[in-house]
Amino acid sequence: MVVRNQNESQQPGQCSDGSQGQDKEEVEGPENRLRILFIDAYDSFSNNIIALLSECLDTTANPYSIKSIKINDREFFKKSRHAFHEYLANSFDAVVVGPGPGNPTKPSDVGIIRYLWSLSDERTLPVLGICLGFQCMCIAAGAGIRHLRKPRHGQITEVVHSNKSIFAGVGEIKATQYHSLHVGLDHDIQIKKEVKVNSDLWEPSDEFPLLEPLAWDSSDKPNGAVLMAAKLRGRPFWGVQYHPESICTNAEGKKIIDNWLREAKAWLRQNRPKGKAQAVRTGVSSPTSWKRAAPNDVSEDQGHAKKQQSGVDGNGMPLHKDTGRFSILGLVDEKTIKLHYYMSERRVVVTRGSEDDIIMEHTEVDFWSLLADFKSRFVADGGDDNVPFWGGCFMTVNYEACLETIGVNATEQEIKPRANQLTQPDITVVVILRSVVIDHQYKKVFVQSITPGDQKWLRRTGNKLKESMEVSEAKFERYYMRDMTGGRSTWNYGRVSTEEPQEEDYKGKVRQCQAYIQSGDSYELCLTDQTVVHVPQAGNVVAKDWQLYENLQKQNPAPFGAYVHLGAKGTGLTIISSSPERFFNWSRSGKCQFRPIKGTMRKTAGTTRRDADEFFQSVKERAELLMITDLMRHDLQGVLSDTAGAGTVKVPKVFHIEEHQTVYQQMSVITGNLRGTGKTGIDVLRASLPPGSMTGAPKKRSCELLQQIEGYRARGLYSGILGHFDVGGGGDFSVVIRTAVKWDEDTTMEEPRRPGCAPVAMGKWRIGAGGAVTALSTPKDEFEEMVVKRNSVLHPMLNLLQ
Ligand SMILES: C=C(O[C@@H]1C=C(C(=O)O)C=C[C@H]1O)C(=O)O
Ligand SMILES: NC(=O)CC[C@H](N)C(=O)O
Repeated sequence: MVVRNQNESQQPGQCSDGSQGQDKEEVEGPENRLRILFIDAYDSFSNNIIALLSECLDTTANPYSIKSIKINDREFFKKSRHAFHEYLANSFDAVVVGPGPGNPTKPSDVGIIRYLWSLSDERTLPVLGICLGFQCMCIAAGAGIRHLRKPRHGQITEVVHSNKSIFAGVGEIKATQYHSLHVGLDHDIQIKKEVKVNSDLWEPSDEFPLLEPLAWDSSDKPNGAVLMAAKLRGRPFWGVQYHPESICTNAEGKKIIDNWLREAKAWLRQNRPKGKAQAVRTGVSSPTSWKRAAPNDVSEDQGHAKKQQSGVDGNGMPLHKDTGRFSILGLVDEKTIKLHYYMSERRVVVTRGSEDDIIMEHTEVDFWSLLADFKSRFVADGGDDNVPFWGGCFMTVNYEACLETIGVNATEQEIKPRANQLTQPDITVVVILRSVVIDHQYKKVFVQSITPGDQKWLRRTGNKLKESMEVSEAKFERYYMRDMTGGRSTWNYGRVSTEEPQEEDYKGKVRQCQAYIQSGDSYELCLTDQTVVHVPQAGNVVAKDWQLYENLQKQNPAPFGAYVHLGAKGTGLTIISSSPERFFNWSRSGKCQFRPIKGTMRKTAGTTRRDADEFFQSVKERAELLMITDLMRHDLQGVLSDTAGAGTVKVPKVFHIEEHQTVYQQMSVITGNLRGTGKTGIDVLRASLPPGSMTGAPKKRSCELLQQIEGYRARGLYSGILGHFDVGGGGDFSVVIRTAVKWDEDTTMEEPRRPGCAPVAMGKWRIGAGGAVTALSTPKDEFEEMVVKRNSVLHPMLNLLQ
């Protein structure tokens, strides 16, 4: 539920129609509030619509409230139309029906929306339908629903309109569309009869005299004329097919919200008897803290610090200044506390050191509440503000645990059992008391501990690091963690083999995705598959794995590189990652950002930045990113919309191109501010999983479809998130892509090739890869894109292994 309230104390201001304070008398609720119900069809743009409504309402004199309920709201879905009508009459003055996946003729896709159109005259109230909501309104008036020849997801076109009703005074509209279906009116312009005068466009068709067209889009020949907006005659119902709230719809396209509010209020003034019900309020609470400790910087080495640099150039400077400035090492030892969450039993196990040393265990817990509580007690201040991590927690969340947060849980029989599902946790949190942070830009090393009285370790580590640096006079160079590799630079890995996705199979899955997009069930689906590399586990496995990571960093440097080794019985896990994608980051002062990537261009010899600029001009690539950008705005709005942070959601960068070792990627930045909202970065994380760039839109339906298309195989850590949050209040998480993951318990014994020899322990590195499928994709290109991304990890591994 999302509620946005405005204080009654707000000063009267200018109304959207230019009149001073006149709206004051228009409002009907007992508190003189305009009470709006938003019906959410599980879309990934709903919160953007609510934010736009709030923005428009903020410029009027009236207090207001917006309440959001789902199409299958338990109160009404199973009960009756009558109960819903009662509820509307008692509690609301107007309704906005949102967009969503599926087909408006299918009861399960529209739920209670279908009750709306049969409101009695006395109870009727103004309605605005958007996309799916608009289609529902039109079929209630008898119109048909057709499939577009070419679906229009994330595409922006010019729309012609009547300049009347909710389009009065509106200029040239550039409208973002997200639909596969459209309304068939059998209007002359749709059945290719000549339309003699322009005004004929705005006359209802003979078949559907109640539906008055207000806007058309004829920009695409195969689709013909597509109805973009209409008004239901005799009722205060309006609707638009395009998405006024999208970041790429122009200001004129958004004006219809102001106009609808004006029309709705005018209608209420004339028709509505005084309302009776109370508006809804929400409260916000502030986090509390009890522990304070000061991190210590003991070693600052100007000019010669070195480490496993994550995406730095030959001079040790970050390749990606905005994101790749720091390397962070969290140290794990025999006292380290870890939290493991096992989704199947909702069990949290807290261990110290070895996994046998269980210090706490709970079942049936809500992991995220437990984490929020834990985090709120684990705070410190007084560290250097330029250092993003003072100590705190490292955390990984696998894709299945992300799905749990949005209620997508395939049944147990459907999920192909992961090896040792009960021993591999879905979420791992590691408490990091001692850490080393390297600032590549200013060439400083920070050795830190948040354990009081840890001076001895700080001194020893600082000295050891200084010693282990291979210093060349003026340069910032690499150094190796000698104790891990034992100084070896080549290893014999023995026999190595791979299992890879098959081209025809993958292309078939791309086609399945496109069938769902064609039917209106999804706008974009991020299809993925898995490659497994079998590697013998002999000798100093940790040192060998470290070297795989070093080599990956050398051959495919990335700003969110990560090496993780959590060695323990059952939960032994190694991750080598070269992710280019930040999921979510928040600073200690509350500034936060998403940085989704969508759109991939392979680099070949001679590819230039100019080629990339040209490539990313394409409608397909832009549409892919636009959808995810709008989705992430929605995710962030969802947390901030009932707080003072609501107006802070911005998109400072969109369609921005980033260069990486093997690919160019297109990305955007979505920012907000948590300060003063009572919300934390963890609240946003929980509300925004799984990362939209790994699911597609709308998120929930797309995830359900992907589980089925991908054969219910768990994605595991791939597609999940990995990162840290610190005791000072900040955090940073990447999307787990371009990453290989190995669980100790996934190791199997294989028969020796030569008789008489001992069986070989084979470990499995799993590398996920995929890409966004839209109506404009081709199966061949999608397969190639998946292979390019996969190879950015697989090739550096095989180069060393074979
Ligand atoms: C799915 C992957 O990447 C995701 C999909 C992208 C795309 O569709 O262009 C780009 C970056 C990631 O968000 C992957 O790397 O495996
Ligand atoms: N954005 C939407 O509401 C989409 C509506 C419908 N599922 C379609 O594809 O046409």
